[in-house]
Amino acid sequence: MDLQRAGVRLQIVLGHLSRPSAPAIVANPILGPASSASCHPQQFQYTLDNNVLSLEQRKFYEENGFLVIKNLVSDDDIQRFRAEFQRICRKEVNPPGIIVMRDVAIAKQDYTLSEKVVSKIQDFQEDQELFRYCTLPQILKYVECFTGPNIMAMHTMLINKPSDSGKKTSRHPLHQDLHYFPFRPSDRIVCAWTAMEHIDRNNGCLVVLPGTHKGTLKPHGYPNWEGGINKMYHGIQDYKKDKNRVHLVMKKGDTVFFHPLLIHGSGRNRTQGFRKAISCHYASSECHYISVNGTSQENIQSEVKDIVNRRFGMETNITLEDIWTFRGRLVKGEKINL
Ligand SMILES: CCCCCCCCCC(=O)SCCNC(=O)CCNC(=O)[C@H](O)C(C)(C)COP(=O)(O)OP(=O)(O)OC[C@H]1O[C@@H](n2cnc3c(N)ncnc32)[C@H](O)[C@@H]1OP(=O)(O)O
Ligand SMILES: Nc1ncnc2c1ncn2[C@@H]1O[C@H](COP(=O)(O)OP(=O)(O)OP(=O)(O)O)[C@@H](O)[C@H]1O
Ligand SMILES: O=C(O)CCC(=O)C(=O)O
Ligand SMILES: [Fe+2]
Ligand SMILES: [Mg+2]
Repeated sequence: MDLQRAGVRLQIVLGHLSRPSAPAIVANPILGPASSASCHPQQFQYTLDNNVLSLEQRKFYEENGFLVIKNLVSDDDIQRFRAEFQRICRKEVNPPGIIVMRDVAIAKQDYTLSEKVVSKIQDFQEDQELFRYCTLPQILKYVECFTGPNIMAMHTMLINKPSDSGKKTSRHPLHQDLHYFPFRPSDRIVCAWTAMEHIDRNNGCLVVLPGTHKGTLKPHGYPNWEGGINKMYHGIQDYKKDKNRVHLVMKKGDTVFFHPLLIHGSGRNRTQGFRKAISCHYASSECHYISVNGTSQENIQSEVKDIVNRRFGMETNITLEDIWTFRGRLVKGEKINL
């Protein structure tokens, strides 16, 4: 077998998405490994060959479906994101496409413009200052280990988890992010989530079920929570309480990278303050759109379409694919399918 064919075969084994014509960045079995972390490429499915992750980090992600990198984003950058978030809450800037969401516990009350009523902003891809987060080289360096070199920022959020009102609506039920995504393959999608302050169980840290990224996408729906549930906060319906949950305690600037099938959520915020995190979901531009008709994702598809139609004030023929195509932004490499 010639070298190029050997490379292509390995790419298939790895689930790597590069086209045969593109140079293969995989360990070459004849010339030796590309890096110390890639001695046994065939055993890896969720990470690509690279010289960024240590073998230990790589194995951790493969086994657990997440990886925390400490101190990845500087205090200065976090301060800038915080300041821009406040400007958006005060409506001093209003970037196109942005969604500002209030907690369901106060959604029907009078409110003033301040960060004290905003639980989350989404779709900040047109806000230069916040979108800088998605392009930080130290984040993209890690993202590439999961997506490969052609990287799209598909979904952006700044979460400002409010102090719980007593109704436990500040919780985010356990879910898999892939439920929201009409593109595949899932192994070439990753979320980067950065703590904007110290986050632990008191203010509602991320909770993960390690290893669940090896399973399949589960059906999601609204949990039957007495106090109410935020719009589109679907949860896994057959959640078993005895599953081994891990609470991720993170310092300001620490960043967790996680697989879109990893089951995760967050607990209630018992403090008086707001708990802030900024995140971006990335995908390889070589991923492709799928139709979710006839799948468990149909329910979220119709909710998303309803919201879009409400925003336009009429029924539209806009598809889920159109919505994602419209929001996705290339941050590195070449735009291919998405
Ligand atoms: C595009 C696909 C999204 C991809 C997600 C990627 C994976 C990440 C996983 C998640 O983050 S899951 C949670 C994602 N959540 C969202 O995407 C919700 C985004 N938020 C919105 O679309 C709007 O904020 C919302 C429709 C909830 C409110 O719209 P408006 O800003 O126009 O608020 P308005 O004050 O006009 O309220 C309209 C109605 O919504 C209600 N409402 C407002 N905030 C709410 C809330 N937080 N929960 C439930 N209902 C809410 C409000 O009471 C009111 O009800 P009524 O019509 O019955 O009067
Ligand atoms: N009984 C439950 N059923 C389903 N999901 C739950 C249940 N309790 C908590 N969760 C979910 O588990 C995740 C972590 O919650 P966690 O237990 O850390 O927070 P909490 O219940 O708010 O606070 P605490 O347990 O510290 O009192 C969240 O996604 C939360 O929504
Ligand atoms: O910040 C959190 O509470 C988790 C949010 C989350 O998992 C999501 O929005 O998909
Ligand atoms: Fe999530
Ligand atoms: Mg609990």
